[in-house]
Amino acid sequence: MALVAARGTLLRAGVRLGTEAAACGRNGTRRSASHRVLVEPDAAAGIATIKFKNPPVNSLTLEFLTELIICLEKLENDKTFRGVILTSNSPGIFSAGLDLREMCGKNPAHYAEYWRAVQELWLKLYVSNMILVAAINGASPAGGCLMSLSCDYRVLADNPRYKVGLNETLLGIVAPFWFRDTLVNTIGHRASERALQLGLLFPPAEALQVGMVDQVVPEDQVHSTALSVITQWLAIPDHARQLTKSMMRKATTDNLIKQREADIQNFVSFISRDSIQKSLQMYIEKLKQKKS
Ligand SMILES: CCCCCCCC/C=C\C/C=C/C(=O)SCCNC(=O)CCNC(=O)[C@H](O)C(C)(C)COP(=O)(O)OP(=O)(O)OC[C@H]1O[C@@H](n2cnc3c(N)ncnc32)[C@H](O)[C@@H]1OP(=O)(O)O
Repeated sequence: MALVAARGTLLRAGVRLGTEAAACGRNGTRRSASHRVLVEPDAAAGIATIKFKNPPVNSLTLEFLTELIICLEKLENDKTFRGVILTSNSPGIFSAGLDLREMCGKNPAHYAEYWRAVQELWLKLYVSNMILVAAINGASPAGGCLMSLSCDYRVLADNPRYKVGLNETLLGIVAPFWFRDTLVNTIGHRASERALQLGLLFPPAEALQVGMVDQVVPEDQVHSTALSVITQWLAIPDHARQLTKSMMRKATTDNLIKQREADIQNFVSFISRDSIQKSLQMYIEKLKQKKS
């Protein structure tokens, strides 16, 4: 069902399914037919590396979200792969989070389609049967941070510019309840309350201290560390690990699933407000001015 909806979006976006599907092939060579998601499969190891490639900042546009969702679904259904590393093809930026332009100046139907895709990506990541490790090789605010929080383990490159956190309040918007729940499940209630209200973006040492990430390593060791973590996790029998993961996380995803349509309606009416549109436009303007 979700795959069908996502494919509908891709077709509307003009992406050819035949070539996109090839991006998740498993014969050990890099397939890059998908525009925005590179997959490097290592079938012998049972591991695939997904590299985000949506310049300039890997923001989660509808097309990028859709390609990611389809890619994850294909890997999930291919029993060859038991572990996935998520990383950026452009070191320096892991992901700038939700694409601000998808949430600005569009119509309610677009906002609804966009939000459904954001929900879908989170659902795919949070209760994936695969072992997911985020190799965070760049800045990762808001939706970018959510992707890594949805993994099983996070390795962050030790660079003070690579901040992670849910900074929504700084944009004048509110992290939805399932972003909050994902954070609370990771760092606990009190730390989340402070981080969410203040929109904190944590540099590596603080991110490690508060538990937003599991390890901070030199930049050139992020991928190798992620690989060695995944190798350790692969030693655990899948059925036992998967049932345990489900036991820990399913209540959180069920909570969204049971009110998914209401959550979409909330998002559409919230994001359509004039005051919210103005805040987002001002934020985009601020990003532009930072450059000049
Ligand atoms: C009552 C309850 C109701 C509930 C309703 C729920 C509503 C909640 C809604 C949404 C949740 C939102 C989640 C999000 O993820 S919002 C996005 C948050 N992201 C950010 O704040 C990141 C902003 N970007 C940056 O900080 C920086 O760009 C950077 C650190 C990622 C990279 O810095 P740098 O390398 O210096 O690049 P530039 O800043 O120069 O940017 C280049 C280029 O990219 C554009 N850009 C940056 N971020 C985004 C983005 N998120 N979306 C779209 N475009 C982005 C930037 O504007 C520049 O563009 P250009 O000027 O045209 O070149």
